[in-house]
Amino acid sequence: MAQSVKVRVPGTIANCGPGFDAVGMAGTIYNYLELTLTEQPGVYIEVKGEGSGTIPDNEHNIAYQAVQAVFRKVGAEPCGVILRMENSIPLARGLGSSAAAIVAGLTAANALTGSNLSSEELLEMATQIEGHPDNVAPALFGGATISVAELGKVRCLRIDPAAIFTMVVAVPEFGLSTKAARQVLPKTVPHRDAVFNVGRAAMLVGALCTGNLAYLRYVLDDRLHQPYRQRLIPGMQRVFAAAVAQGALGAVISGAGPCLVAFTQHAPAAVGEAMVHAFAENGVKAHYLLLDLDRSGAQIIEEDNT
Ligand SMILES: Nc1ncnc2c1ncn2[C@@H]1O[C@H](COP(=O)(O)OP(=O)(O)OP(=O)(O)O)[C@@H](O)[C@H]1O
Ligand SMILES: N[C@@H](CCO)C(=O)O
Repeated sequence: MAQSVKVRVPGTIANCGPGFDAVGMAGTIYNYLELTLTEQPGVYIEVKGEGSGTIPDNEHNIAYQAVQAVFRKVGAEPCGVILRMENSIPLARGLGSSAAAIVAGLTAANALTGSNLSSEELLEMATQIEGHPDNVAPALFGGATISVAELGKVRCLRIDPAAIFTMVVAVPEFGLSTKAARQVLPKTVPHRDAVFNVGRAAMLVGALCTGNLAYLRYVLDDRLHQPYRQRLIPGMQRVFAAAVAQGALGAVISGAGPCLVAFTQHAPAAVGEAMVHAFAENGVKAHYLLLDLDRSGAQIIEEDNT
């Protein structure tokens, strides 16, 4: 049995506009987690990169909690663990940092305990910890995913979009926790708003499957979360408009925000610069990232059996 394993997990763009809590895509930005089992009990956590100095280095760490969830599920003997993380995914920005941490912990612990859990079981455990499946599914499987959850069961369909595009992510300097961004959502929505989203979410998936990305121009709008979150993200509509003016197919909130992401097949750098400029005009400092679709999901990149 391996004593140490290192995994790589992508960041994610959840919701993708109308697919609230269901649709997600993996992007080419990665966190790395090395898990080592020790005979001496206890937990040692080291964080480099994003979240260094703020991510808990004790039992409150969600990657550690994910590791423990696997140990409990497979009945592994209690032992000590060392977690070493190198993070590139910014925290609380809407790029799935918590999902990546959970998926990394689950994947690493599953590998170290004999890979007894299926990817479906890992998805269900990840969803239970995260609360919704739309980030954890693409973090696990890569590509674009559509997930539905009910009574603890999670069904996920992974698709490889039939066209190439770039996700231009404008990353504001301020953070926004998913918890806070969910608190502004209403408990109920008008029926017409639900209808508005159903058609667009369906056409979004159809556009990705067929590669007919021109349809993205009509389907990225949303009435279930973006209008309510707009007040938390100064200049949101102007940033969307700036991206489209530079040729992007459309733009949405990434996950729970505050990152905004534009989908484009042309001039991604110009789109990114326009988005950052529009944020600046609204008093928000930001930078941009150019992400491709990650098609691999969580990967074990090193195993040490000595
Ligand atoms: N590598 C990590 N290890 C442990 N905990 C982490 C790690 N990365 C993020 N977290 C925890 O997750 C929190 C951020 O999660 P949150 O759901 O608010 O935002 P997000 O996952 O970055 O964005 P979104 O869910 O909108 O995509 C951090 O404050 C931290 O507590
Ligand atoms: N679907 C989630 C994604 C963030 O985790 C939300 O928008 O709250």
